[in-house]
Amino acid sequence: MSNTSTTAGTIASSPSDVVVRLRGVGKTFPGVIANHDIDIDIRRGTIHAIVGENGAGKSTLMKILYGVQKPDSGTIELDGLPVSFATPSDAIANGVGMVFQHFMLADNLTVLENVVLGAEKLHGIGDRARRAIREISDSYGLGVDPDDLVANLGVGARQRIEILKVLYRGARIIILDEPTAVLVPQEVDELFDNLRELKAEGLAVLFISHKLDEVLSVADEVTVIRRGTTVSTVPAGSVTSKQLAELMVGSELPSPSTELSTVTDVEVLEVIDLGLPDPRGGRPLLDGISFRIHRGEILGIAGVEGNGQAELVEAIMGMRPDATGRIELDDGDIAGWSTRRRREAGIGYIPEDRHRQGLLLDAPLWENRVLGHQTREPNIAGPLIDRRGARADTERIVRDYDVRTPGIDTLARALSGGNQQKLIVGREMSGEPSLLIASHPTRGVDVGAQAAIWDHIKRARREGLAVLLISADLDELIGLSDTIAVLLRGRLVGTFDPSAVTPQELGSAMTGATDEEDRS
Ligand SMILES: Nc1ncnc2c1ncn2[C@@H]1O[C@H](COP(=O)(O)OP(=O)(O)OP(=O)(O)O)[C@@H](O)[C@H]1O
Repeated sequence: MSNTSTTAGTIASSPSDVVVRLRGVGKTFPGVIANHDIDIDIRRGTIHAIVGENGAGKSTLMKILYGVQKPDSGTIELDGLPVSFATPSDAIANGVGMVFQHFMLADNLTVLENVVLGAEKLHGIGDRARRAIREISDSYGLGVDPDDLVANLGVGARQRIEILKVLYRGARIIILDEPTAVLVPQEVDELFDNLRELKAEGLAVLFISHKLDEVLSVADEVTVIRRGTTVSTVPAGSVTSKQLAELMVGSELPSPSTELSTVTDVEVLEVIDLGLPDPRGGRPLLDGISFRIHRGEILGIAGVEGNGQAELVEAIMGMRPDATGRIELDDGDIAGWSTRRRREAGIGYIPEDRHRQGLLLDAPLWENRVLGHQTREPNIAGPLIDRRGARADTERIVRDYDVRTPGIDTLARALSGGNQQKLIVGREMSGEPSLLIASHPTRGVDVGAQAAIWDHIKRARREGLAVLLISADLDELIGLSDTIAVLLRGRLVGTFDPSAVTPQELGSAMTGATDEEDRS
């Protein structure tokens, strides 16, 4: 098979052609059957979605198809011929490409340099490569300029470069892992237009998503995975998102309940004129940020990733010593306090990056329960760690938050992404915090678990919890928040009433496309 960028365009497109056929695919990890008896047909010229609960086995299956994991059983055929991939390079050489959720681009390089890195043999590193990139960008409507510096590009553009990278390497089957999780609605629409272009050119697009409405709007076929195996593949036009969710869990889901406001006038957090200089001398990372959150109130922060959300959270948590301004918790200025003291004062913290800040991946779940909470009950008895107390409370979290795991001695690394997240949320909600700083609390969790986490947060809010909610999921922001503020280039640029705003309006404010000052 050729590795040139034009391969895709020459494929004879017939919607009934099966390009990938998986039969009886299985994969077992110690103590866990991640996949068994997987049967899927992927047709060329179609968009095929994979849905399923956290831990159902979606990522494992994609990793098998991309050569990252080796299956224990079953067969994979490409165009009717059996294949076996020992590494991703094998998969790429056979026309299978993957776009991961965390982009792997070097900021300080141009688009061209990023694309040709590791693929210099195809079209060199100069004008021939530049022409090939332009050609691919034009034929799929990607709007990518090879000479742009990646550092200057937003999330949507970076994703298009990742897609271009796999096309450049000759991919005819493109796997995307939760591609919309980091995008605003306008970017989601653009991505879906791009995916439709790929399909029109005869490629097969395979993507994992937890957002069932999106799945139904763009996919041709949807495969549901439950407890490691394929339960059905249905045409997207033949099901509702509720029916899909029920296929995922194997039973009927309860309907969400509506909530009355629980906002009080007792202030929990007041941030006054918070600022953070850019260490490289550019525009401040945070500038003049002021807001209040009361008992029983959720303040949602909307924004395109990279507009100061991470810095805002880190400043409030005491991880940015150069932050200026005041941060008052229950009337006391905590601006000079350590992170640990802030946590002890009653702040729960769900970090954005669960691998870097939320978990010790090589420690068992119960030790992760203690992490960051080692000075508080039920984890201590006198000056010592109370193993029994910590273990019992980990069992409670596993039960209450439905963390799917063989046991609390399992290493955090072995949990699926969504189940890792449930463990962190459970830990940070324990000990009755007065303030919860929640960065993307349900990113990567399935619809059922998302509803359960929302219920936990709402219940705690009724009992007086104040929440600062940062999320890229606008439905989550609108559904949970009492007020939504938009963060753009380090400044709060407007506040919105969630009961009156649409995701499109929020998306426009987030990208600076409107100049509304205050709509609440
Ligand atoms: N490297 C590993 N070692 C041990 N167990 C693993 C490993 N990778 C995955 N598993 C287990 O395999 C099962 C399937 O996990 P997988 O990541 O494929 O699920 P998923 O459907 O992608 O979930 P999520 O939606 O939460 O990302 C889970 O029980 C998980 O704990």
